[in-house]
Parts: sequence; structure tokens; C-alpha cells
Amino acid sequence: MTGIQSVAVQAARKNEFRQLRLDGVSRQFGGANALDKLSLTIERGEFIALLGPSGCGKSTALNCMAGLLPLTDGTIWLDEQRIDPLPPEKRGFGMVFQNYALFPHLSVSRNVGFGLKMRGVAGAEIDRRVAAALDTVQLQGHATKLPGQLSGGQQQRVAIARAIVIEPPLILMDEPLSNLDAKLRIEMRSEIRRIHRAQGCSTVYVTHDQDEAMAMADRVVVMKLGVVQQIGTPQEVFSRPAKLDIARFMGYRNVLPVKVAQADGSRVLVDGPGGVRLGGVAMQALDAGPAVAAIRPDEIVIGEGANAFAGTVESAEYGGREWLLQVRTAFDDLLYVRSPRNAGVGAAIMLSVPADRVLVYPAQEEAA
Ligand SMILES: Nc1ncnc2c1ncn2[C@@H]1O[C@H](COP(=O)(O)OP(=O)(O)OP(=O)(O)O)[C@@H](O)[C@H]1O
Repeated sequence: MTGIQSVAVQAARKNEFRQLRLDGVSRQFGGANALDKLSLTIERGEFIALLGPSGCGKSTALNCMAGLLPLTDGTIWLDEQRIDPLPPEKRGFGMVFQNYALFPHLSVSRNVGFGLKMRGVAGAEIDRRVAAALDTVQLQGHATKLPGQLSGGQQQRVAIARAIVIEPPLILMDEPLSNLDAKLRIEMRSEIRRIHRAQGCSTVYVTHDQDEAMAMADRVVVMKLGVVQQIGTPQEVFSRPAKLDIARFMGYRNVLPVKVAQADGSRVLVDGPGGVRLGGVAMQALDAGPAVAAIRPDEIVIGEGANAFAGTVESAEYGGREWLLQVRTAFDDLLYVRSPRNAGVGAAIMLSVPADRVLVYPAQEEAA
């Protein structure tokens, strides 16, 4: 083991590091950028979600951190130690994958203890740490079972126990809940948060599900085509998407053609077709002229209000707690409105939306 390796391995315990730093981390496949210059500092205790559509480079980023993929460019640092030349086992990170990757012929406790055994930890110490990890994931009574005797959620907990038992500074999770049903997924979200807090380590969590990222992360890294689009708290990314693309991804389903009539700092007045005038918020510097306004269906309410316009209901779909209406307005496309009440197909209605929930982007964003 070289000097740099032994130092990194010693530091790779959850309570012995301050931050992990990615500096211009890039990975190409056959000349194409799967990940382009990712720079990110992850503090100890932080929960980071890598969020984006399929193929945007999330798994590539995670695998670069894990050491499963060599970098084409850039460096990775654990405090002052450069770790990107190290193989996965020398980084000492915990990993949890979508398919659990448990050994089917080994008991739960032997699955969990496997990494410790590989590291040459003594038997009594393995028993103690396995018991503690099973306690953390609340699988105390299942130690002697085989994975096949457990539910999907329990198997996922075993995979998490196996990751935390080595007391890693960083746990990397790649879509760990996507094989579970909707109810269990929601239960496991808070479970993973609880375990993350109990461990005091950092977690990087890959998902394409914006709800999951919002619910779990301290900070969200939004990616597209290998490039980071925005890094912020869930609240920042959700309520102030930096780009129109991110807004679409965050559920701003109505993207309306408008013209900027007046801009006063971030407050703008925009004109739509048919004399509709809306107050909005400029998300980037705006000149007078063409722009687009992005609005989430659940921000529009039925009824008169300050920022109001008329429409006719064309369809109404019942979604359990609320209705998804499609409303014909002066704007080009049908407008989506999520409402607790059904106005009735054919009804002429007024719609209103708070000005600070009308996000206005330059028109060229639409073409980007
Ligand atoms: N081993 C590989 N060889 C060639 N191209 C690859 C390889 N792995 C990934 N890619 C490409 O790199 C890009 C990013 O892939 P990546 O798996 O990181 O995306 P992702 O955001 O994790 O997607 P998903 O959510 O579908 O897993 C994609 O265009 C993909 O086709």
C-alpha cells in the first residue's frame, strides 16, 4: 500500500473527515461526455440527491465517486487526500444498489458482515458491528434468515446495513427504492433519512424521481446530458428553477408564450395572447419582447383573483384527491390545472395564479 493510499484508508471513517470534493470530474465513453466537469463539495452529514432524467449521467457520477469508473478528467478529494487514483475498496465508501446485490446463500448477518470479514476484522468485532447495523435498520430478529425469506423492503434494509457496517464516510445509493412498491418506497424514504442521521455520514443518492429528491435531500444536484444544471436546497430548486428545462422537470407543466411588457428588477408584467396580462418573476435577465411563462398546474386556482384570466374546461380527469383539468384559454396550448373541485366540462371559468408563481424565462430558453 502506498503512502497516499494508507492515509486515505485511515481517514475513510465516518467521523474522521470534513468533506468530499469533486473538482471538474468528467467521464467520456467513446468520445461522448457522460459526465462533464462535475464540481461539488459534500460536507460531512449532508444528504445529496443527484436528480435528472434517464441518461443524464447520474450513475456515471456515482460510479466515479465509488471508484468503479476511472475518470477521464478531474480529481476527487477526501479532505486533503486525493482519492481518485484509489480502487473502490481503498476508498471505503458504502454502496447500495437498486437490485440489492445480496448473496442469496448467505444469512442476513453473514451478508452484512461480509465486508468486515474481507477487511480482516476479528470475529467478535464483526458480531458486535453486525448486530449494531441490524439494530439501526430494525432487522434485529432476522439475522439467521436467508435473503429469499425476506420482503423486498427488508432485503433493501440488509443492503443498507451492509453499507453502513463498515462505518463509511460516504454512502452511495443508486436508485435504491425503484424495485419497491409505492407505499414501501415512501416508508423507506424516511427510513433512509433516519439511518443517514443516525450514522452521521454523508449520503449521495441517485434518483430520477423529483418527489424522492425533494423529500430526502439537503441539497439537490439537477443534471442534464452530463452537465450540472442547478445545485440548491429542495426549496430553491422547486420554487426557483434556474432554467426552463429544470422548471419542466420540476412539474411546471404549463409553458406559455408571452411578451415582456414591463420589467422592474425581478418583477415583470407579461402579455399573453388575447389581452391576457400577468404579473410574474423574472428568472433570468429579460429584455422587452418574447419570453415564456412557466406555471405549475397546482398553483392555478379556479376563481377571480389578482392575476386572472378566462378559460373553458375541455376535459376533467379524477386523480383521487383532486382533478386534473385541461382548460382552453387565450394561450396557444391547453392549460393544465390541478384543482380540488371539478368545474365541469364545458364550463366557462376564471383562473388566477399568484404573480410570484409565474416564472418568466427568456424565449430562447424554450428553443434550448
Ligand atoms: N459503459 C458505458 N459505455 C458507453 N456509454 C455509457 C456507459 N455507461 C453509460 N453510458 C452513457 O452515458 C450516459 C449517462 O449514463 P448514466 O447511466 O450515467 O445515466 P443515468 O442518469 O444514471 O441514467 P438512468 O437513470 O437511466 O440510470 C448515457 O448516455 C449512457 O448511454
